Amino acid sequence: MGSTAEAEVKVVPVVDLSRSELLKPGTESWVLACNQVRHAFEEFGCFEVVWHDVPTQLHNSIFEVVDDLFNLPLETKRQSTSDRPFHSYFGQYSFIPLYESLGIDNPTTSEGAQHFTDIMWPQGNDHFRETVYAYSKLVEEISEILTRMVFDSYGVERLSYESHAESTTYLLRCFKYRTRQEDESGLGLLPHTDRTFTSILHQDQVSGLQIKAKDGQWFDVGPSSSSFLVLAGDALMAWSNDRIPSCEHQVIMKENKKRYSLGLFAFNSGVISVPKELLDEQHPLRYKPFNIFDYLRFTQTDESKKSKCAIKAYCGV
Ligand SMILES: O=C(O)CCC(=O)C(=O)O
Ligand SMILES: [Fe+2]
Repeated sequence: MGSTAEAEVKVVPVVDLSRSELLKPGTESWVLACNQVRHAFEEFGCFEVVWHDVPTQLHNSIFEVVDDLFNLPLETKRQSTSDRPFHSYFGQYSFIPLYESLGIDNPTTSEGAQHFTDIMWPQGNDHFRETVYAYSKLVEEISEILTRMVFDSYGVERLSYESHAESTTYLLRCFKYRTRQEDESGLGLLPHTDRTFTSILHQDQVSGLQIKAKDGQWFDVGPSSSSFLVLAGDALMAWSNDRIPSCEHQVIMKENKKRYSLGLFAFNSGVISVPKELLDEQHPLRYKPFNIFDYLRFTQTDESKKSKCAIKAYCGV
């Protein structure tokens, strides 16, 4: 269980990519940024990235359309929107009563954005579809550049990055935490690591997200309209052969206000394996090659639930 005690005041590392248009692979500034990204991932499993162009209008309109989405009737939200595990509606759980979430599969493709919109609004909702698509494309760009930086910083060959990038697929999860009733606690979401390669979170105005540092202390990470929080998921931990820890986080609602947050989750339809550049005598192989969607299925089993670390139980050597 997560602690509701006062979280320590600490800050996650900040990587400023606000002039990323000047960052060309191979240049000095690129190498510097790669090192910052790698260091932040290795030390914290997460960091804040400042991005050059987050139009205020897009920031406002994405949270407006997310509000419209959660205001739909429960039976509409509960309709299945994807065949992939953990990609549809979650909510109405007695142990986390404030939490509700919906996943939009392939939101960075016009077909994906259209498919989800058609299920939620059979009569059509162009504004929702266009806003989700525009927002997801923006965050996809951040995700792609950061992933390339991670591959580059470990000296992993270009072909390997390219094949990883080609088989990357995204899920946009929208999170809502309702206000609590008098007898309810502020627990929003239990401590967990994401089953993703990376997750890029963007919170609306209400805080609640907490990250666990290496020393075991929880600390708050507040919302910001011009930056994003990047978390390493279990698949990145395995890919990096444990150099990058997956980031443990939870949600504790301190303000009694409705909270919205978004997460662009990066998955991969291919096989993920530790690159040869990360293996030597001091660093023997710790994970067998795996497919992330098979891993998601495994996390639903008793074997996974009983294990201390699901990814190690699934494909650890
Ligand atoms: O609410 C948030 O900001 C994060 C939610 C989250 O961590 C998750 O659903 O995996
Ligand atoms: Fe999460």
